Amino acid sequence: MRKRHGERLLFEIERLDIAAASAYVLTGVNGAGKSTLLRMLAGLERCDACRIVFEGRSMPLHPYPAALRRAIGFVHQHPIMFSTSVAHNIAYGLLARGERRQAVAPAVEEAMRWAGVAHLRDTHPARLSGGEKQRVALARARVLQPRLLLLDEPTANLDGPAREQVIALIPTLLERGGSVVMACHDRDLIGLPGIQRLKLREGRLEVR
Ligand SMILES: Nc1ncnc2c1ncn2[C@@H]1O[C@H](COP(=O)(O)OP(=O)(O)OP(=O)(O)O)[C@@H](O)[C@H]1O
Repeated sequence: MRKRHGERLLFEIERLDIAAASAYVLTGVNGAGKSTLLRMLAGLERCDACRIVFEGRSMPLHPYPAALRRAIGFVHQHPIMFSTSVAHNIAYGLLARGERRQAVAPAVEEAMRWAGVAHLRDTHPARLSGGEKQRVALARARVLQPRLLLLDEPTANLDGPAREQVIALIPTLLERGGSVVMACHDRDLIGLPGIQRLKLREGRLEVR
């Protein structure tokens, strides 16, 4: 994967292996390209030279393959929500995918319970705290059962119990066999047991 901004080479990564049911943290100084790398994997930013092998099939990252759109989820640092309710925001992706309403309702219930936001089901997203919003965003991504979930600084701007609640959810994201890659600076996330470390440094990816 290579990314340039004009003359500036942001990074050139020869190889990155992401295994099933595995968690990774992606660290690096401000501006190293962590968000850019996640956004490229999610198809939100164009890659200059990228190939991906997904379930044994080699494919380009641009144009972004439909198989990856279904398999990869992305949670923004500042999640944007529809001005409806928490429950509708979580249901939306499943409904857009054409899932039957009878199947969507229990999946949304389960996701809300998992994230500890069931009591907020009818709340307008504008009324959520930062921590609640991040947990709703995680539930909204998890309900789609992605093979790979990309999290961009999931605890940025959170502190106290709100931050701890989000950190506690992260290991449970792996329970269904999917994988997680998180860009972060949070030492408690970086120190989670079993997590593998990736570091962007001077345009190269170090696997630790
Ligand atoms: N459109 C653009 N044109 C030029 N440079 C850009 C553009 N978009 C991003 N950059 C630069 O690319 C670099 C990587 O940004 P990115 O947000 O990926 O870094 P990061 O490692 O996630 O940083 P942080 O830890 O601060 O979130 C930054 O120096 C940024 O200014």
